[in-house]
Amino acid sequence: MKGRAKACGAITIVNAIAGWRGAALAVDLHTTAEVNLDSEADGVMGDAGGLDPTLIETCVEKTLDWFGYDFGGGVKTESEIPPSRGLKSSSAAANAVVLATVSALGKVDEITEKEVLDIGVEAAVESDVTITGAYDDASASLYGGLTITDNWEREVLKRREIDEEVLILVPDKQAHSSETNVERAELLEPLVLKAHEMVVDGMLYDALTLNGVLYCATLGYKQDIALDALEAGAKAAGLSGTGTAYAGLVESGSKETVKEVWQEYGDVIETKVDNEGGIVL
Ligand SMILES: Nc1ncnc2c1ncn2[C@@H]1O[C@H](COP(=O)(O)OP(=O)(O)O)[C@@H](O)[C@H]1O
Ligand SMILES: O=C(O)C1=C[C@@H](OP(=O)(O)O)[C@@H](O)[C@H](O)C1
Repeated sequence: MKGRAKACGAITIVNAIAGWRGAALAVDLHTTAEVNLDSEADGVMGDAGGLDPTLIETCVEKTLDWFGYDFGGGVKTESEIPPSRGLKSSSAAANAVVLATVSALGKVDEITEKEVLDIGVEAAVESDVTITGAYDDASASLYGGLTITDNWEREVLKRREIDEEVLILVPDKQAHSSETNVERAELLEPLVLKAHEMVVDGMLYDALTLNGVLYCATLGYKQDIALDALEAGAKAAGLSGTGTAYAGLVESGSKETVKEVWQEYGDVIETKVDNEGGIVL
């Protein structure tokens, strides 16, 4: 029994670590998963391309448990999402693997998108790759577009299709979300919740930029990187997740200028919003 699926990376609009309310925007960077199941095999072996396979092995196991199967097998992921930069590589991997496992079982019509989402989030929590369950990241990765969430209730409050071009600055340095100084981030919780109110009210650009200012301040990242992008004409720019990546929303007329400014700091990915989300292949 074999299944394949893909899911999206995403950028942060509002980081939920302070306040447990978030918002994320899916981008056209994907993780693809292939799952092979064997009813006679014991255990699940994962190949995460050199990354810790615990998350994806847990995703297969939890999906099999959800349907009541005691199968074994293998799971392999391939990704164009730089890991541990705040680009939701963990959410994309979880969603792609759960979808691929469902497909391998031939059960695509017997599970809802929310049930797929919740299995992946549970696996991420159990695998210690998230602080709040990252429901914003996971829902954007699976549904596509913009998702605005309550991570405490694991509820999507709003979804919207968005048409934006995106630049992502990807420094070499990694930052593992689970190692974030949460107490420090929570110092500005009231202001982060204001940023969340802004995205709920449709102020996407201001929410992204304000969120970036707040988390650069508490997590110790450079404010200038985002300000340089804004000075070069970006509509919004800010830290993505717990970093180390920065994301900018740009018009085609200023994209090259912003890209040149950010190339002084590291590699820059040109992409766009993905409104399709995760799919079975
Ligand atoms: N392509 C992948 N395949 C399997 N697991 C992955 C993949 N990408 C990320 N992960 C898992 O997610 C972890 C990174 O999580 P995290 O630091 O939160 O990064 P991000 O900010 O990109 O979500 C990795 O250590 C690994 O366990
Ligand atoms: O672990 C978590 O609960 C979260 C991690 C952050 O994303 P990254 O994992 O991309 O840093 C953040 O943006 C998200 O709202 C919640």
